[in-house]
Amino acid sequence: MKTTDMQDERSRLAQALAEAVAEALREDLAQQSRALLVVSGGSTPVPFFAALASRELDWSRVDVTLADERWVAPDHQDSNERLVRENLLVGPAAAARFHALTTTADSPEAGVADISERIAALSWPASVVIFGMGGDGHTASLFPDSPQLEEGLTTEAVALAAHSPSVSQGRISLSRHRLIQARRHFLHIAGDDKRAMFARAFGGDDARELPIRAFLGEAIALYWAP
Ligand SMILES: O=C1O[C@H](COP(=O)(O)O)[C@@H](O)[C@H](O)[C@H]1O
Repeated sequence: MKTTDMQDERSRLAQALAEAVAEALREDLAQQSRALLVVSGGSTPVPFFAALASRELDWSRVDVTLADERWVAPDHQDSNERLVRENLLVGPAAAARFHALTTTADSPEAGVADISERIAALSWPASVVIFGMGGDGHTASLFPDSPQLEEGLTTEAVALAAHSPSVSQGRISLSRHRLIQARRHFLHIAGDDKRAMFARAFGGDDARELPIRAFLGEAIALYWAP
């Protein structure tokens, strides 16, 4: 497939996902005073953020947070918060309230209690969680090789500090328990490698091997493009 065709496909996918998410938020805002949107970081969501940011809805009643974050300053190039601020919280969506998964503490372990308190105070259950997935089957910051994976899959806490030998920075991840409570789940992935990984994950049930499996037992809408 030509690069331009691939970009077109990904852009169409981003528009379709943005419409579905905007509709879900409008639906919930018609029934409740605030709605919570949980997004993922990484490279895949950038066109989706741009597409969603321009949708008309009452963004002033929307809370936005992340499924996971790297323990870096909010202006660091690897910061998911920076990604969201630059690509989603612009245009009409700038009226939404963003809730960060970092503090000024030295480590995710030192910051996780404050973050959990901050995030627990939002209007749960979330209207929407949009998951991403890494090439190793990780989602949020629940990595297959993480010493904290078991905790992430089983704790009833809101969030946890997580590390993985495959990534350099410490992370904060929302727990499976918290993410699974959302009213709607979407999985947004792109590329043949991710499709193959999804097929492998779908064909088994051990979430310790491929953490994305911890969410495939629920209704989850798959948004994939080449
Ligand atoms: O590290 C992360 O990776 C995954 C997938 O990212 P992508 O660049 O392959 O789209 C993402 O879902 C997660 O939030 C992020 O922190």
